[in-house]
Amino acid sequence: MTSFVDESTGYHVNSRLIFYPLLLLASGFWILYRWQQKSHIYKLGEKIPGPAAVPLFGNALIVLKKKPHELVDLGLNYAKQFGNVVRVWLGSKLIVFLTDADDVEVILNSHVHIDKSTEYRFFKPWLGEGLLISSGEKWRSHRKMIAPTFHINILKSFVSVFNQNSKNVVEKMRSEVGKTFDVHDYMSGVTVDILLETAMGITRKTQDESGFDYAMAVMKMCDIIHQRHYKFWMRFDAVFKLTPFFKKQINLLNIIHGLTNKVIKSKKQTYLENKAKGIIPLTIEELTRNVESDENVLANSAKTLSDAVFKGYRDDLDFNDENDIGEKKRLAFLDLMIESAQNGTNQITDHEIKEEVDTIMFEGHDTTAAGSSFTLCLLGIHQHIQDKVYDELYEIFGDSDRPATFADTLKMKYLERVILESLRLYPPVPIIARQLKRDVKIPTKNYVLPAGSTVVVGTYKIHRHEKYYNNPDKFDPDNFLPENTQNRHYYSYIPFSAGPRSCVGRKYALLKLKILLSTILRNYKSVSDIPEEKFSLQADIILKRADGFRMRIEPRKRVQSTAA
Ligand code: HEM
Repeated sequence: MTSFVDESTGYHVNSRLIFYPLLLLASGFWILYRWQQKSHIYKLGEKIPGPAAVPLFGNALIVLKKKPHELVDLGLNYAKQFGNVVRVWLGSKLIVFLTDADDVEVILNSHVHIDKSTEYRFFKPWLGEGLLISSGEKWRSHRKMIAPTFHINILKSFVSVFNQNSKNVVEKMRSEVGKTFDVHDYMSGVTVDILLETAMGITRKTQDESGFDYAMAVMKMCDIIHQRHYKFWMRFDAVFKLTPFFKKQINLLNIIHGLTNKVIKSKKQTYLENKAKGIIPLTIEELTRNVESDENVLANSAKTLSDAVFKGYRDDLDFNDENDIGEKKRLAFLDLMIESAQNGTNQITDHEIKEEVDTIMFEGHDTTAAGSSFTLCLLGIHQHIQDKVYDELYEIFGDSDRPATFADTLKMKYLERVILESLRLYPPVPIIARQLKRDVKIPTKNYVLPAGSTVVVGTYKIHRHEKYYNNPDKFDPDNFLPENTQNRHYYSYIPFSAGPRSCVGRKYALLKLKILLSTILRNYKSVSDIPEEKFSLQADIILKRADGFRMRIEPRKRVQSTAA
C-alpha cells in the first residue's frame, strides 16, 4: 500500500486507512444483498414484473426524486408498462400494486389479510388503536360494536343536522358569489361541524370556543399527516421530531384529545345522573329494531341505487331496516358508545371510546370534504349534467325552500349517480394498503404474494380500467344505471373499500353528500373554467387537487333549467 498527499491540507494519507474500511463496508453490503436475494420474500417478489431495481436500494431512488403529484403519473405508467400486478422494492421492503378486480377481491374479501400497512402508524398519536388502524381481536370486537351505530335508523335521525349545516354553508358561501374560490375550505368546515354534532353531540348552540378550536385542530392535523406521507424525510420519527411540525402536532393533539376527553367525561356524568333519576336512553338494539310499518314497506321498495351497487361487498352494513326512530331520539355515536359500555353490552373503556370518536372524526372529515368538492367542480365543468341534477331537484322540491327529508333523498336518483361517478373518477381514498401475514396466491398468473410484503390496492386505477368501464376517463353518471352495473365486477368499484374492513361510514357519507350537495345546488349554479385534464392530482392518503378546488358560484333562479 502506498501513501499520497492531500493537496488541500498537505498531509500524507495512508491509503490503507481508506481501503480496508471501504472493503469492509462493501463486503457487508454484498453479504446483506446475497442474504436478501436468498430470502423467501425476494424469491417470490422477483417473479412479479416491475421496474429494474438497484442492489440494496431497490426502486427507492426513483420514488424519492418524484414530487407528490408526479407519483400518480409514475404509478399509472408502471401499470401501463407492467400490467395489473406490479412490484416495487423500497430497499428490502416489497410493495405489490394490484389493479385487477379478481386479485383485489382475494385480498379485500379475506378475513385474514386485514392488517393495515406500516404507513398508517402516523395516525397513532392521534387515533391510537381506533378502528382504522387496529387489528386482531380488538378490531373485530370494536367493529362489531361500532357498525350498528351507523344503522340506517340512526342515520335518519341525523337528517335535520345535515340540513341545518348545509343551510349554514350556503349562507357562508354567499360572500363568494361571482368570485373564483377554493370550495374545499367550505366543504371541510361544514363537514367538521356536522361531525361534531353527529359523533360527539356538540351542536352549534352548545358549541363554545373549544368546538371551533377543535375543528381547526382536526383540519391542521390532517394536513400534518398528509405532509408526513409525501415529504419522505418526515416519515422518519427521529427527523419528524426535529421539525416544527412535531411541536405543532403536540399542541393540536392537546386540543383534540382535551375536548374529546372533556365531552366523554361530561356525557358519562349526565348518563349516570339520568340513570339515578330513572331516565335511561334507548339502546342501540332498541333504536335499530325493525318495526314493520307502512313507511318501512315504502322505503324498502324505494331502496337507494347504491344499495344495489354495493350488494356484492359482503360486509356487515345492513341494507334492509328502514324504521324511523324519530328526531327527538337522536343520539350521537358517542352517546351510543357510552350507553352500551354502561349497560354492559360492550366492554369498552373511556380511553377506547375516545380513540373511536377521534377515528370517526378523522375518517369522516377529509373523505367527504374531498368527495363533495370534486363533485361540485365536475358539475361546474359538465353543465348539461348539472342541469339534469337541478331538474331532478326541481321535480322534488319545486320552488320551495323546504329542507330535504329522508324520503326526498331516495328520489335523488340522478344526483346519486353523479356522486357515485365522482367517487369513481376521483376516489377520496385512492389506494388501500395491507400488510400480508401469510403467502397469498392471486388469480393473475397464479403469482404468490409473500408474507411480509405490502399489498397496495390501486382503487384509482381500477376505477379507470377499460376492462370494467367503456370510455373509462369520461365523467358519465350513466355508468351507474342499473343495466350498466348489474354485470360489472363488484370489486371494480371500491371507493369505500369492500369486505370485512370496508368503510363503516358509507351510508352516512352518501346520505350526507346527497343532502349537502342538493342544498347547495338548489341555491347556486357551480361553474368551473378548469377542465379535468388540467386537474393536478396529489398522491396522498386522501386524493386532492394540488391546484385547489377552484370554482365559481352563481345564484339560482328557482325554475327548471331546461325551461330556463
Ligand atoms: C366519501 C366518503 C368516504 C369515503 C370515500 C371513505 C372511504 C373509506 C375507505 C376506502 C376505507 C378503508 C380504508 C382502508 O382500508 O385503509 C374506510 C374506512 C373507514 N371509514 Fe370511511 N370513507 C368515507 C366516509 C366516512 C365517514 C363519513 C365515516 C364516519 C363518519 C367513515 C368512517 C370510517 C371508519 C371508522 C373506517 C375504518 C373501518 C375499519 O377498518 O373497520 N368513513 N373509509
